[in-house]
Amino acid sequence: MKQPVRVAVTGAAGQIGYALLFRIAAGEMLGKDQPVILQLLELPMEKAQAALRGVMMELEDCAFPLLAGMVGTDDPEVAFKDADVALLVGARPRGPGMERKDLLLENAKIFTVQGAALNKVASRDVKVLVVGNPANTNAYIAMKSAPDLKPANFTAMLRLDHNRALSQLAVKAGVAVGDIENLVVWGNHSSTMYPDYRFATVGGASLKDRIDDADWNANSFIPTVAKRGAAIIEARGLSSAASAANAAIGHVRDWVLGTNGKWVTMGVPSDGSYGIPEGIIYGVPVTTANGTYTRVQGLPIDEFSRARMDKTLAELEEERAGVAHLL
Ligand SMILES: NC(=O)C1=CN([C@@H]2O[C@H](COP(=O)(O)OP(=O)(O)OC[C@H]3O[C@@H](n4cnc5c(N)ncnc54)[C@H](O)[C@@H]3O)[C@@H](O)[C@H]2O)C=CC1
Ligand SMILES: O=C([O-])CC(=O)C(=O)O
Repeated sequence: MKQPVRVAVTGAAGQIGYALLFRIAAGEMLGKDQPVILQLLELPMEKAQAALRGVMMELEDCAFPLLAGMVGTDDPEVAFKDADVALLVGARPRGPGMERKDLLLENAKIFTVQGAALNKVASRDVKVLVVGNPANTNAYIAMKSAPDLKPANFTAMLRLDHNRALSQLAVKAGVAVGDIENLVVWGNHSSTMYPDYRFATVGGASLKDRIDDADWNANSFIPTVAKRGAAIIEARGLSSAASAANAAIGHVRDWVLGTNGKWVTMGVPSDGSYGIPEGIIYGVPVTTANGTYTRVQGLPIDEFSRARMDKTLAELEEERAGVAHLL
């Protein structure tokens, strides 16, 4: 039997938490042979703590063989103690008519506190995924608040955007979603993101050549993916939860277990490539192996792409300036 992995989840009693924890405990994130200890954080309010107790009772009632232990707490230093993986989900979601960056100041302070707590008590190799919005800038805040941890271990979730783009492409081209490779969503998890299918292939052949529709790309594909979160809020009255949880599981699973050369999109601190200033948390294509990710480098960036990549960068720089006083 393997040693249990400690997985911290914040906002554990929220809607994403409810769609996420049971799948982690079932082994869908770290493997069907990997025991886990769930370390669950919720707000220090009776309603949130009661809801968390209820979720933990349900986890118990599933009798998951891989669930080796559980901690429920309102103290980030308890939740993050020795954590190997930290999923930072807890934050306010947006409602109809809002942009994700409208949450910035309200949610930012959560990530200074949690970054500092991770810095103090988490495993020195903790893999952090920020889901709470605005995810890229919150990941930046957490990274800057944890100076003793490796910046590369702070990531933001663009996997939901990547998955959304895959599904749109599959429908348009009449191909199986699982057969599409080499897709990327550049930049911010916001309406400025740039889903880029120029390199995508199916069975080794170019998907862009197969679709061959610049008008669809600019006026349907890109805006549909970029505005999908808002469309879900409009339809459900609540933001995406099951698909967000699914994306978080995919992000961490691939980071830990590897992609076998397949590209996935992760929001990671820039190394300066593609003209993105170092440190900005930006969606890029990566492959993963042995618990580390490697950027796909050297892709050609045409004028159309440059303009979109610069626009989403400008928004991230604006968000960073907006939280500079907290760091
Ligand atoms: N990156 C992405 O692709 C996506 C991000 N999101 C974001 O994820 C976040 C969570 O969404 P939902 O689960 O739907 O929201 P929710 O409101 O259902 O749950 C959030 C939970 O976090 C808790 N919480 C708030 N502050 C906390 C703190 N400081 N420490 C611990 N727990 C705290 C709340 O009590 C609540 O139970 C939102 O910011 C949402 O916008 C949602 C979908 C996709
Ligand atoms: O749109 C939102 O606010 C929730 C989210 O991040 C998404 O569904 O992509």
